[in-house]
Amino acid sequence: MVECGGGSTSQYNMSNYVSSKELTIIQAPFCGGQGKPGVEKGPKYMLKNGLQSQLGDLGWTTTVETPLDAAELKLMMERDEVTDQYKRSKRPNLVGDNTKKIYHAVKKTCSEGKFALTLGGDHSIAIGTVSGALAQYPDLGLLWIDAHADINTLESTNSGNLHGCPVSFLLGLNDDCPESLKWVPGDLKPEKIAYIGLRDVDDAEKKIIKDLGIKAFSMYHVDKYGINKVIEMALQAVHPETNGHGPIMCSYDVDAVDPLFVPATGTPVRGGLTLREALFLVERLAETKDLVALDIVECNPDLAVDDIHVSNTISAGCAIARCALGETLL
Ligand SMILES: NC(=[NH2+])NCCC[C@H](N)C(=O)O
Ligand SMILES: [Mn+2]
Ligand SMILES: [Mn+2]
Repeated sequence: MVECGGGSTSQYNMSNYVSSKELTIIQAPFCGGQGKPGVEKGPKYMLKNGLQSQLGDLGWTTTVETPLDAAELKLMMERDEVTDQYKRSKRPNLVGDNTKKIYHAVKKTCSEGKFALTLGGDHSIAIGTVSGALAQYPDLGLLWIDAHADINTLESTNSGNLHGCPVSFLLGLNDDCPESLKWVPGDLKPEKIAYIGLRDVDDAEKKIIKDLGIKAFSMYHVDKYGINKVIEMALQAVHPETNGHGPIMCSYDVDAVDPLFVPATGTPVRGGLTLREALFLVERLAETKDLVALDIVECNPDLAVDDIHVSNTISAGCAIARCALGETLL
């Protein structure tokens, strides 16, 4: 059956969870979860591109929050490079302290009945964002949109980059971890996650996904079933008892999108989502009215070869936010 929008715009103004089109943009200019400087510039670039007023045009009242201290972060990145290590992981204390601040910002936003839009930063920030949303919505379903699974543990990571590990922390798979990461509740259930867009998953990660029975839709599945069907299956997977309905958070790594459209990112992998698939995905989530929080991570303007690469990447990031917040459904 083909669904179409209702006559009035107000139909899409109502969310099942967010009380009054209010949202907080949480800036998370954090790069300590990986080694390439520049990803901390994501929030600034997206805001400079006009994101706040664009969301205002869609009827959202927005406030901007900055829970991290950029100057302090810069100092710590330099200082902690060598001393801040645990097992194979790099900068666990920096990641632990900063994700905790992000956690409190997202938790507060959600508890006020507002939509939490977090702009990264690298993907390690999702340790904070997802934990924050989960504190308010215990039956939260998490859609992880990414070329990568980001489910390495402190034991399994080859790179030592914690942006490759946030899901393992959310699931509580790192019992033995530094004090600074012990705040993470780690109470997300494996059956509440679905991946979309995977195409570069480490062997150890494949084993974890298989052992825990996590639903993973790779690019193979996107090609085989089409993006619409994949989204339906993902929603069903995380909310099976309520026919796919229930609070949803989307943690969107822009490297899920093909580097043809999003070139300025730290770990690009060819063969990704087309720009339309990438936007349809969030348009469909907006249509469910169940979306309560969104992360947009891994835009790194410093990795662009020219200005077109910067503007393609940043405008794709902003378009993902707008589509998730109702732009194309009006
Ligand atoms: N958020 C990302 N871009 N993650 C890339 C992770 C790559 C690799 N699996 C690692 O553990 O290092
Ligand atoms: Mn990725
Ligand atoms: Mn990622």
